[in-house]
Amino acid sequence: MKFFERLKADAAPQWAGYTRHAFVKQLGDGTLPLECFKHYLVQDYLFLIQFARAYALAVYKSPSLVDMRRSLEGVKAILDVELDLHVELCSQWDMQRSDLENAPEDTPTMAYTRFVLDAGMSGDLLDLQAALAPCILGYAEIGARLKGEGANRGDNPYGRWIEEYSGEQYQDVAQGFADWFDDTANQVLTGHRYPRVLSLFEKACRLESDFWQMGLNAKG
Ligand SMILES: Cc1ncc(CN)c(N)n1
Repeated sequence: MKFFERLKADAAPQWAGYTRHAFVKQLGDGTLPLECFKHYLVQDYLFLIQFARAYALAVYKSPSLVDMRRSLEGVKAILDVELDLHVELCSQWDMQRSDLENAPEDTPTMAYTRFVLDAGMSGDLLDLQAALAPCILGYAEIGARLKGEGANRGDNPYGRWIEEYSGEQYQDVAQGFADWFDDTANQVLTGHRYPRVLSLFEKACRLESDFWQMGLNAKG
């Protein structure tokens, strides 16, 4: 069993709370109020900037050149691809890149991103990967599931978002991350360490749920 599958099974309630959140359901059926999506997307832009820093920290925490290159893939996927999706989606509401960059961070954005950065600062590469994993692997699972349910249909206002996360490029990056996470666990995981790694994974899932909830709470 892949290491990620083991964590997912042991953190089943937290994983379900994140990947089956009401925000995700409403994205899929197209009923999510636009103001909720907009607030989420602006915050997600700010979130991704901090996540790019977390992948850069993974470069620093990498014990080998191979790990450094794999960390760098994460930095590039955010800076060269994912942030551009947000700029593209926000441009339809006349929001420019600078508007996104200058928006104030909401509390759940700060809580989640600083948690991940701290997990990496105070731990090793495996700790950092455990805190990063729900982000990249959860969205891959959500995107694929929503597409499988036909939620990317033309009349869904959130179809473009679903296309992005179910698309080959994102799915490949996620698969690469899962393989890398597995390799690190095979190299350094001990039975003694597992509870701490699981706890980091569970906390990141809870912070993902709070992030969706922040979007829902934006409804006036
Ligand atoms: C909060 C959050 N979690 C995950 C992802 C997918 N990289 C994201 N864009 N935003």
